[in-house]
Amino acid sequence: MNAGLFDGSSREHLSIEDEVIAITVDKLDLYYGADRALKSVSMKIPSKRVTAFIGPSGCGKSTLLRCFNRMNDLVDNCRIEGSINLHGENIYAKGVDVAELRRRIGMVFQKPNPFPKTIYENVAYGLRLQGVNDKQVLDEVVERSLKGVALWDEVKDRLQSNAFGLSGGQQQRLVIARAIAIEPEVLLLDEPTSALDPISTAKIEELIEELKEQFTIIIVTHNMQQAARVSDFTAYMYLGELIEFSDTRKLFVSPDQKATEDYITGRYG
Ligand SMILES: Nc1ncnc2c1ncn2[C@@H]1O[C@H](COP(=O)(O)OP(=O)(O)OP(=O)(O)O)[C@@H](O)[C@H]1O
Repeated sequence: MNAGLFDGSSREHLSIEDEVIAITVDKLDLYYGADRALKSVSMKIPSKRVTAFIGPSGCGKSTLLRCFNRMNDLVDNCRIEGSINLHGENIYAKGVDVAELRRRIGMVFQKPNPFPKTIYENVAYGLRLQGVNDKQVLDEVVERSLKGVALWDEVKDRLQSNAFGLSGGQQQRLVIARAIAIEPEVLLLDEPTSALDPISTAKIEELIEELKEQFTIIIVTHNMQQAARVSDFTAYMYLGELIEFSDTRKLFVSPDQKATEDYITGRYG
């Protein structure tokens, strides 16, 4: 038992069986050369919920996350077997438009990575790539996206300033605004707060809670308290295997697997 980590006692109990499923992972194996980094991983990711991936360093959390928008395609010697379906379509099928897939599945990294452009152009970037140049449309999307990440009031008077002038926490919210501006279906967050101070972290966590009304969110975090705070479902991974996947409350309060309990109570390692 580890009720201490989980203070969301008022949160509803969820069952994956009752959820609309956004992504289905089926017997996924991933190899880096001869090394098998993911081992027959199967899981269902619910739509418009927050799913957290936790587990010790090197267990494959980021590797699995990167499979969802085929970022691993960019890694030499990386090979996958099995399938990943996004709303029923295999994203690894022949002929899939990877650029379009990445439009539908946005990603935010550990270190904020704004482009060397103005705040406005960072948010407008994805739309401009799609050929949208109508100023009124762009203005509306920029404002809506910046409001969506609670950054509008802080930057509305300096939209034409360089994004590098923002603080780290503001930059991370800007990057999330850039990701949501093109209305993806899924947002992948790879340790989005690990480079941030506690106040910025709290802001991003609040934001995640709000964004899940619109987007399916998957977050990799090495911070178990964060997983307990922000996620609805949690996957515990170890050495490339999915050990347990369940409602976050259950996983933290009464996990089925002894290995999960050892990890969340700090007895691992
Ligand atoms: N590009 C790569 N080439 C070869 N091996 C890799 C590559 N990326 C990751 N790996 C290996 O795959 C395994 C899983 O790594 P991954 O980064 O997915 O783990 P993680 O759980 O996200 O770890 P961390 O919490 O430390 O970020 C590790 O053994 C790692 O060394």
